[in-house]
Amino acid sequence: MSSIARDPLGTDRVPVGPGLSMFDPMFVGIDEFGEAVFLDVVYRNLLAAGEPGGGKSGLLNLAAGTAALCDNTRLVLFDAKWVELGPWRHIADEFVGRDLDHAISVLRRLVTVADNRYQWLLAHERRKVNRYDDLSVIVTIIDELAMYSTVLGTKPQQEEFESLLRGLVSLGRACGMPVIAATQRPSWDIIPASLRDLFGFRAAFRCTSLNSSNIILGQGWAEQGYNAADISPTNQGAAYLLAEGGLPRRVKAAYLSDADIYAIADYAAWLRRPTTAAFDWGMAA
Ligand SMILES: Nc1ncnc2c1ncn2[C@@H]1O[C@H](COP(=O)(O)OP(=O)(O)OP(=O)(O)O)[C@@H](O)[C@H]1O
Repeated sequence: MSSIARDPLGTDRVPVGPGLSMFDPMFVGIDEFGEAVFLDVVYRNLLAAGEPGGGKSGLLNLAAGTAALCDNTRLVLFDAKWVELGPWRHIADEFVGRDLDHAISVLRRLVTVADNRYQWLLAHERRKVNRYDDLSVIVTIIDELAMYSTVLGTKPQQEEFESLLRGLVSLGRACGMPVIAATQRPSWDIIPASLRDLFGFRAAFRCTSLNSSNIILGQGWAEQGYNAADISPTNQGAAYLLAEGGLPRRVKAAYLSDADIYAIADYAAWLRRPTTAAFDWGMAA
């Protein structure tokens, strides 16, 4: 399976609207040849990292917007700054702000759901869920990982957060629970290799050093020319995108303005409104 998928329709059309599924490739932007770039994010996870202002939140909002418009897809959001993912809070199952206890309890619940899904898979003699299962995709999006793992709360709480996150990131891939996370601190204490390597997709936005770029993409890529420190500070939204097993690819993420984000969030809330169709059609009795 191609890890950075082409448009399944064979054109440059971007699928939107009702009927869209998280099992469809997610549009993220264009590559240096102007080709549309899509990610099969549901069976992998996505990590975005780079210096402040590089465009990570833009990518996270793109993912949130896609998830918001997808059928049978639920959102769980962590945003210690409130405003980055805040526009989606009304349609999220959970929105976690600057509260590490809340973050831990939500992660515990997610890991329990993942465990239950594996029991379900075992009982059905399967190894992963697919679009035809009647299971929702639960997309967890975390903006600024470092706030939860190094800034808020106490050391034991931070360690518990990290270990639960590691559990979710490793379990979620096969059971329809992808994690999309961002950090502006690409350092080993925030993204140890053992956690980083659980993310099948990694996007290195502009970094301040070759070392930071390698921490995101993997040791040795910068020396081979894939160095996010070479991205111009004025080229926000540009990143090296690595899919496991592939070569990093230079991309420019699509960008949603604040007005776009709020408009999509409103539309998604309308799509997700509780339906009274059964009553409208006189079928309730
Ligand atoms: N894909 C993009 N195309 C064009 N401009 C972009 C793009 N992404 C981001 N920008 C510009 O860069 C600014 C900062 O982007 P963003 O908030 O996503 O960065 P960030 O890396 O998340 O920063 P921080 O770590 O401080 O949250 C945006 O306000 C926007 O003006």
